[in-house]
Amino acid sequence: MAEAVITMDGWCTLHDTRTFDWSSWKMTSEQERSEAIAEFEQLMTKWEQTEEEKKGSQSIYKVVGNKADLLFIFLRPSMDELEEIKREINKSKIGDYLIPGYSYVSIVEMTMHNPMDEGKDRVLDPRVEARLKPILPRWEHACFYPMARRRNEEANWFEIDKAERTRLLYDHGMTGRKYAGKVKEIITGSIGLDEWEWGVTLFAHDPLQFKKIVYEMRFDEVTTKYAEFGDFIIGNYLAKEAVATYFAL
Ligand code: VOV
Repeated sequence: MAEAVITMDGWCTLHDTRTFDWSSWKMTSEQERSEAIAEFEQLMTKWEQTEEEKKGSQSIYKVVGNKADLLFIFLRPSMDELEEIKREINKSKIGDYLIPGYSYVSIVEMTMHNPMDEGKDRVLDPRVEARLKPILPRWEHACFYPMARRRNEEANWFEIDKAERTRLLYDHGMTGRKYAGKVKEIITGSIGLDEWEWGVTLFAHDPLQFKKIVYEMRFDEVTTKYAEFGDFIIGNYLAKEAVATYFAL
C-alpha cells in the first residue's frame, strides 16, 4: 500500500462566484444604488482590517468570460468565518443583486514532498507560515481551476510509491520555478471538502503567463500521466477604489 504524504494545512478558502443582476440594478433608484455601493465599500474596509491583523485575506476579480461576473476569494482561519462572510454579503443591499454561482471550498495546503526540505522542521520556518496563511497578491489577474490526480488502472497517483510522487512533484516544482516573478500560485486541498482534489489559484501581471505555465506543465510527467482538470475561470483584479466605477451606470 502506498504511503500517504503528510500535509501542512493553513487557512480555509472560499472561491465564490456571483452573477450580477444588472437588469434589476438598472431599475433601482440612484440613491439606493449609491447606498448599496457605500455599504459594500464598508464591508470591504472591514475585510481589509482583518487582513491587516493577519487574520485572513481576500480579493475580488471581474470575471472575463460568462461563467460569472465576480469572483471573490476569501481566506480565513475557520470555515465558520467563511460562512459568516457569505451570509454578510447575502444580507447586504448589493447582495440582492449578487446571484450565487459556482463556489469552491478548500484549505491551503503544502505537502512534505520536497526532497530539499527533508529533515527540516517546516512548521517553524516563517516562509512556510507565510505560504499557509498567504496574503493574496494584488496582481492584475487571477486564474482559478480545480484539479484531481488520476485514479485509473493504468495511472493511479494514490497507488505509486511516495518516492516516485516526490520525484514527479520535484520536476513539477522546477518548471514552476521558471515562472518566479511572473506567476504566483496558491494550492488548496479539497479532498473531503469539494468535488475535485485541489484548487489551483494563480496570479499574474500578464494573463498570457497563465497560458504559458499551464501549457508547459502539461509536458511534466506528473501532469501528463496523472492530472485531470476542471473548468478554468479568469478574472481581473477589482480594487476597492474601483468598486463605485464598476457598478456605475
Ligand atoms: C507558479 C509555479 C509553481 C511552483 C513553483 C509549484 C511548486 C510546487 C511544489 C514544490 C509542490 C510540492 C510541494 C508542496 O508544496 O506541496 C507543488 C504541489 C502541487 N502543485 Fe505546484 N507549483 C506551481 C504551479 C502549479 C500549477 C500551475 C499547478 C496546476 C497543474 C498544471 O499542470 O497546470 C500546480 C498544481 C500543484 C498541485 C495539485 C500540487 C499538490 C500535489 C500533490 O499531489 O500533493 N502547481 N507545487
